[in-house]
Amino acid sequence: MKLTVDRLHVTLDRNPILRDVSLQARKGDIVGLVGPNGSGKSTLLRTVYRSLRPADGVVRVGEDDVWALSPRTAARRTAAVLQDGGGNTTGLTVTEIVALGRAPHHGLLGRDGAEDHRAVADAVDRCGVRALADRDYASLSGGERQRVLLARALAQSPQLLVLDELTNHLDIRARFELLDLIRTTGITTLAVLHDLDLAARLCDHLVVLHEGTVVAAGPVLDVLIPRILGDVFGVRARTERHADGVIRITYAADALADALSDGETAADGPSEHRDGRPPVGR
Ligand SMILES: Nc1ncnc2c1ncn2[C@@H]1O[C@H](COP(=O)(O)OP(=O)(O)OP(=O)(O)O)[C@@H](O)[C@H]1O
Repeated sequence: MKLTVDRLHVTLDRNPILRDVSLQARKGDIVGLVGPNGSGKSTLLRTVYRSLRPADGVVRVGEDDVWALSPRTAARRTAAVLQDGGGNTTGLTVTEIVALGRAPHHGLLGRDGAEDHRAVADAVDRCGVRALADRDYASLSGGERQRVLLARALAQSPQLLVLDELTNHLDIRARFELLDLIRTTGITTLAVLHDLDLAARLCDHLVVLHEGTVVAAGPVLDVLIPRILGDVFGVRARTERHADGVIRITYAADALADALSDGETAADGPSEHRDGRPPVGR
């Protein structure tokens, strides 16, 4: 399902946190949300998965305003993997945690059926946590927990996946495995990523948030240009597609961009390679 965020304004404790934020993800797109600490990424995710009501603007999953849907219908459409983990997980095994993802699909009796068992088993296998299935969730390492939380989200059979720093506990191989897994699901995904190289590898499009507003949006090579890397992230760097097809960011030896003078661009050289797709965001 497509995701449309239209002119969103979010206020927390009377402070404007997001201002006039718009973005779109087409069905099956993976859109990366990047920006410095405190730029509003998590706040935007919370608004998208309906845990935070905006002061103004609308979030549509498919054609529907998420606040016009029942919580249950909204939960069938959108699954989130968040930084603060799994909610109340006391005493639960890995399988029980993953099975929680089926809750929005249960009937009034709340019993698991064959389809629920299938969805849980499939998610456990895809996320590589079969060997942990009977372990107490609390006993797992940070990286193992993240895999389990992704399995819970996939068991939910969502049409939109919202990920907040999914890879931050993962070793390098596990990062690549998880990125591959997300790609193969085909689920529309909005993912906050601090690692710009990973964002460039995973995402079809990026949206850059800075001080609560969208300052750039579009294909990776159009967005991670020296000016944005310098002005928003404060680093001197350039982004290129290498001969193997992978987009990589090269940071200058003196990577801190504080010394940039007016008109100077961080790390010389052109970086844009347009792929002809329409930009997202506004
Ligand atoms: N309840 C609140 N009241 C006032 N300000 C808040 C509240 N919650 C968050 N903020 C502020 O909103 C801003 C955006 O926070 P948010 O967590 O969305 O940023 P972020 O981009 O996800 O940051 P990070 O990369 O550090 O995780 C921050 O300046 C934060 O201090």
